[in-house]
Amino acid sequence: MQFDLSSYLIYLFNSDPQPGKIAVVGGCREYTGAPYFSAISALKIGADLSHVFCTKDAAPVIKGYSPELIVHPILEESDSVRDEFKRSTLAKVIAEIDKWMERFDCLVVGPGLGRDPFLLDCVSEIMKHARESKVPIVVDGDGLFLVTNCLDLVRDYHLAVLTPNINEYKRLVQKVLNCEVNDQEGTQQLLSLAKGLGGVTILRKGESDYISNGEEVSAVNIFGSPRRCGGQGDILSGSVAVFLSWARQCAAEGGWSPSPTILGCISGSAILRKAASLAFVNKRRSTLTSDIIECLGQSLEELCPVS
Ligand SMILES: NC(=O)C1=CN([C@@H]2O[C@H](COP(=O)(O)OP(=O)(O)OC[C@H]3O[C@@H](n4cnc5c(N)ncnc54)[C@H](OP(=O)(O)O)[C@@H]3O)[C@@H](O)[C@H]2O)[C@@H](O)CC1
Ligand SMILES: Nc1ncnc2c1ncn2[C@@H]1O[C@H](COP(=O)(O)OP(=O)(O)OP(=O)(O)O)[C@@H](O)[C@H]1O
Ligand SMILES: [Mg+2]
Repeated sequence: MQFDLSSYLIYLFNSDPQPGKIAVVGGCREYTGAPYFSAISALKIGADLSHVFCTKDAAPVIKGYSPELIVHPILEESDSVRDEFKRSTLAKVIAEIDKWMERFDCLVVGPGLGRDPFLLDCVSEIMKHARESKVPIVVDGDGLFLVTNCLDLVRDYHLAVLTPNINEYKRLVQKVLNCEVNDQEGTQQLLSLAKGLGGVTILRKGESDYISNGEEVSAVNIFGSPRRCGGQGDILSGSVAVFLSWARQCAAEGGWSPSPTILGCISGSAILRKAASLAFVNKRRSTLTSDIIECLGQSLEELCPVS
């Protein structure tokens, strides 16, 4: 599909979107970097507030990385809650996040979430509440592990975006289409996958990023970086969340096609890939995710200069 990203970004910024509030649900004992990368990227790109909902032990670590993030230590893992308290704990988690839900413009579910069963039960409920409140959800990392095992969490939800990497995509294809990934028929298979989930938008990450909602397929192949350091997918999730919430505002004010979820994915992917290529110019083989985050501002400026 032909799409002029530059014209779209100029239109988008001229329409002066509200900055937006993003919430990342992720961060556990093992992983604190991933939710930080996602949430701080959302802020650097233009969100005015970025929240992180994580486990109690991850919270002080994430707060320590940045005073800019609002961190809620509300999630619990199985071994910290006795069986008889699980129901009441789940109710408390939901009550806590519900206080904020209506204020969020987008939720990112999964960066560094881990795979603890009780924690994932709580996150399933959070996703159901987000859906009821019509809050868009970007699902990445362990959020995709959860969704692949319970497809109904996103099925038919047009405000859901899945951002699978190569492994996560393989698991989704096996589960939804009952077959293996076929790169000869890559475009058709991506369309079928998105359609099979009832019109959810899928951003398949790789050397080029491919995006589909079951009706059309877009590709983003702006030159990125040959350096594969862990965490680039996390930047992408925060970036897509911000651009998706902005695209929704534009759609409400008259619009631009394609759909807001696709516009969010195209813009988010382009900004990340450009930032990765800028970071690689400076840092070469030692490029880290934090170097790419430092280049998000320059990337935005090069793709859409402030007039
Ligand atoms: N700095 C940070 O904090 C970063 C943290 N990150 C976070 O890491 C998490 C995983 O993301 P990833 O990208 O490594 O997942 P992916 O490529 O599917 O798996 C690779 C292989 O590992 C395995 N495996 C994974 N998790 C497992 C588990 N809990 N228990 C057992 N096996 C597990 C998996 O096995 P499989 O499930 O396929 O059998 C596959 O073979 C996710 O939360 C992400 O956000 C990243 O964003 C990077 C920066
Ligand atoms: N081979 C590649 N060449 C260039 N860019 C790539 C390549 N693979 C992935 N990317 C880009 O990096 C971004 C993150 O994709 P990646 O596959 O690394 O995600 P991930 O494994 O989920 O990352 P993370 O380590 O954060 O979990 C995507 O936007 C994609 O465009
Ligand atoms: Mg990932």
